[in-house]
Amino acid sequence: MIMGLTGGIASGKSTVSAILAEKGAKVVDADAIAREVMLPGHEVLAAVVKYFGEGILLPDGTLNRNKLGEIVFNDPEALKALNGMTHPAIRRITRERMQAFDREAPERLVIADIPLLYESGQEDMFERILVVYVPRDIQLERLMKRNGLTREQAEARLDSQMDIELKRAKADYVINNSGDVADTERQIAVLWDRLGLPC
Ligand SMILES: CC(C)(COP(=O)(O)OP(=O)(O)OC[C@H]1O[C@@H](n2cnc3c(N)ncnc32)[C@H](O)[C@@H]1O)[C@@H](O)C(=O)NCCC(=O)NCCS
Ligand SMILES: Nc1ncnc2c1ncn2[C@@H]1O[C@H](COP(=O)(O)OP(=O)(O)OP(=O)(O)O)[C@@H](O)[C@H]1O
Repeated sequence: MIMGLTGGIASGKSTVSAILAEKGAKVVDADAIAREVMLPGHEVLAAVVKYFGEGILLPDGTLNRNKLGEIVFNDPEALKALNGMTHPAIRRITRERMQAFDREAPERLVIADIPLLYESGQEDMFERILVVYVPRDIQLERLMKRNGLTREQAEARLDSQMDIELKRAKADYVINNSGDVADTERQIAVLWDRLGLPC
């Protein structure tokens, strides 16, 4: 069984994916793939550097993620250009890996953890979609704490994504991650049983 997993930035997608992996799910992480295609030598990074200039690279030739983030999360046109250069490769690799996992073991749950699943129009790729939800204020607090961002920087990132309330409304299943992790684990256990997955 393949299931799309999404949410908002810092809503807890990685936290929930890790708990599902502990229970036996195979997880394809689109954020990790996005990092792979932005490594030195990859044609995607070359295209991004051609567009944004060498100034987005660190002296060792790797991507200055904070610098590119500051540019694109404050400039919708720049973000659109970055997405156009990165999303086709991320989507292709994500699809290849999740279909390979599903072929290997169709009885297992395959999770495609895709932060921009709805924004990038990938919902038709999944029969079932799980949204990891937290209210915006908790999302902001956790993002600021984890990334050391100001409120303005955190809000700019949130505002570049679909409203998490809309994602919750569109979901087939919702994990409310606004409590402690133990509460999230309990909700995942209930969902795992509801899906009839092997313990
Ligand atoms: C802009 C970049 C360099 C910022 O890097 P940084 O290390 O600060 O963030 P990281 O990559 O860990 O992403 C953290 C979160 O930011 C959000 N985010 C990332 N890219 C985008 C985007 N294009 N639009 C909206 N939100 C985004 C997601 O919620 C993601 O989980 C990086 O996010 C990037 O290359 N983004 C473009 C590729 C992409 O769209 N990735 C999302 C995969 S679905
Ligand atoms: N239930 C929780 N209670 C408290 N803190 C949490 C909880 N779940 C996640 N966190 C923390 O909130 C932050 C965001 O969680 P996580 O990285 O799992 O979100 P994410 O959706 O994967 O983020 P991103 O969109 O950046 O990939 C992390 O610092 C994590 O440790």
